[in-house]
Amino acid sequence: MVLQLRGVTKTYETGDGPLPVLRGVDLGLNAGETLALTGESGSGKSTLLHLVGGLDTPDAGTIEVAGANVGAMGDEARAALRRGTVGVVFQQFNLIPALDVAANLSFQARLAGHDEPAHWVDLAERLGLTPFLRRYPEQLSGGQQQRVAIGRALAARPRLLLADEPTGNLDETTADAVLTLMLDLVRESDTALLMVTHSDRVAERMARRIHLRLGKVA
Ligand SMILES: Nc1ncnc2c1ncn2[C@@H]1O[C@H](COP(=O)(O)OP(=O)(O)OP(=O)(O)O)[C@@H](O)[C@H]1O
Repeated sequence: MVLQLRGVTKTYETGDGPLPVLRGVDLGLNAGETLALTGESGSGKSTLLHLVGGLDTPDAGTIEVAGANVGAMGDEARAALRRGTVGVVFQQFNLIPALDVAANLSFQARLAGHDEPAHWVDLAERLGLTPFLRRYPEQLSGGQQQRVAIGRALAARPRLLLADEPTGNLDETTADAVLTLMLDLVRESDTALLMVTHSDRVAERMARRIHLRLGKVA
C-alpha cells in the first residue's frame, strides 16, 4: 500500500478553544489507485492533505507513505518525502517565480533524483506547455500555471500525488481535458492519486470516492 492512515486525529487551537477537525480517519490507497476526497467546506480535506504531505503532524494515529511513518520522521526525512515520494498540486501553485517553466519542471525532477530531460519535455508537450517553456510563472494564466504545477509534480516521478482542486481554475472543457491527462499520466506511472474536489463531475472520474463528515470518513 502506498498510503495508509490509521486513527488519524487533528485538533486546531483557535481563539474560541479547541476545534477538532479529524476524529479518527482510516484510509488505504494502493499503487496506481485514484481516490476522490469530498466533504463540505471546512470538513478537513486540506488538513488531511497537509498531514499526508508532511506539512503538519497529526495529534494521534499513524500515516504511512510508501511504508514509512510520516509522523515519526524528522525534518530532513520529511523534506526528502516532499522532494521525491509525494508530489503536490495545491491551490496556490508555489511555482518558483525566478525560474521559467522549463526550469520549474527540470528543477523539481533533479531535486527528486530524476534528471531525465526527455521525461519532463514529454510531460510539457502533453500538457500543452511547450509554447511557454521560456516564460516565467507571472507571465502565465491561472490555468497554464495549474498545468505547470501538475507537470512539475509528475516530473519528480512521485509514488503518491496529492492534489487540491487541481482543475478548479479551468473552464469545464479544459478541466475535463487536463483531468483526463492527469489520470492517463498517473496510470502510466502507477502513481496513486488522492484528489480533493467539490465537483461530482471530477469525483466520478476517479476509481474510488470517500466523503469526510464530522471528522471521519463517512
Ligand atoms: N491552522 C489552523 N488553525 C486553526 N483552524 C484551522 C487551521 N487550518 C484550518 N482550520 C480550520 O479547520 C477546519 C478544516 O479546514 P480545512 O481547510 O481542512 O477544510 P476543507 O475541507 O479543506 O475546506 P474547503 O473545502 O473550504 O477548502 C476549518 O474549520 C478551518 O477553519
